[in-house]
Amino acid sequence: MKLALLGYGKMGQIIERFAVERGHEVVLKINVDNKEELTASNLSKADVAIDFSAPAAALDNIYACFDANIPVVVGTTGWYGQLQEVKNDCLNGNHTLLYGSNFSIGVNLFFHVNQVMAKIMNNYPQYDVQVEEIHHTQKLDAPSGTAMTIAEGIIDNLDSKSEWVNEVEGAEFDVALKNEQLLINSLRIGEVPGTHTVVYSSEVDDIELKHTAHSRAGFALGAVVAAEWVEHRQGFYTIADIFNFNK
Ligand SMILES: NC(=O)C1=CN([C@@H]2O[C@H](COP(=O)(O)OP(=O)(O)OC[C@H]3O[C@@H](n4cnc5c(N)ncnc54)[C@H](OP(=O)(O)O)[C@@H]3O)[C@@H](O)[C@H]2O)C=CC1
Ligand SMILES: O=C(O)C1=N[C@H](C(=O)O)C[C@H](O)C1
Repeated sequence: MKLALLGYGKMGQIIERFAVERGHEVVLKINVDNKEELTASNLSKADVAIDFSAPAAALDNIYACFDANIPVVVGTTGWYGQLQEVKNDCLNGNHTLLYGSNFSIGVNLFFHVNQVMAKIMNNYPQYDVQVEEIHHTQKLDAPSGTAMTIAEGIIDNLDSKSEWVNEVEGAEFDVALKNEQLLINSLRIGEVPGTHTVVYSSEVDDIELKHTAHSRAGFALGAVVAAEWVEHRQGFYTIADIFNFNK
């Protein structure tokens, strides 16, 4: 498979290593300093594009792939406010897009366990729940896309929660939480690749579900596997479509 990497930073460089290991060829690498090379002609040299750029860049990159009519795997987070519009345009234009807030198999297992646990906890109202995410200090968006997915998994399954609110550690936060609000606490520390924790707390104990990425390798391998999966498909997909944990 020929790949175009839109965003060649921390993730793009690791994705390249896994792609080459799996016998693929990277034919285009785009960063800020060569954005002018993001043309339909150049993109058409690739079978699939993989976008790990920046929240402000994702939409332009996605629509460039639609215009070039090549499938795009989107790992970039921080653009999900436009998700429904992008989905409509993808389906109406017979394009192909697969997105995921987190491409590691461990986090996708965690997403599934999180949903099952939230449903069970409807029977135990003595517990309240919060989400915490920790990332490196270079991260541009908060909360993480992964934390948003976790929070949505809780809201969809736990009757007592209907919306999430974000507190970035160190930033001003004088909101009095309502019972129906789910707090996502964001911390930015050093070079942390990504740690996510769901805590159910009662007066007598805490129950913690935790995922700790040791490096970016799981994210990068998952992105390459997603590109392999989506190469000959058409439509709008999420990383969850690749895994089936209900066996
Ligand atoms: N879904 C998942 O599993 C994961 C998602 N992510 C997400 O991926 C994104 C990138 O993360 P990461 O690689 O760590 O970030 P980096 O900042 O290390 O890399 C991003 C790269 O994108 C480039 N870039 C910025 N704007 C544009 C643009 N308009 N067109 C093309 N390239 C551009 C930057 O170029 P330059 O260097 O020139 O500024 C930079 O090299 C983030 O949104 C992050 O949340 C990260 C890990 C896993
Ligand atoms: O910016 C990062 O590094 C990461 N971002 C993703 C997110 O926003 O969830 C995935 C992973 O946690 C690393």
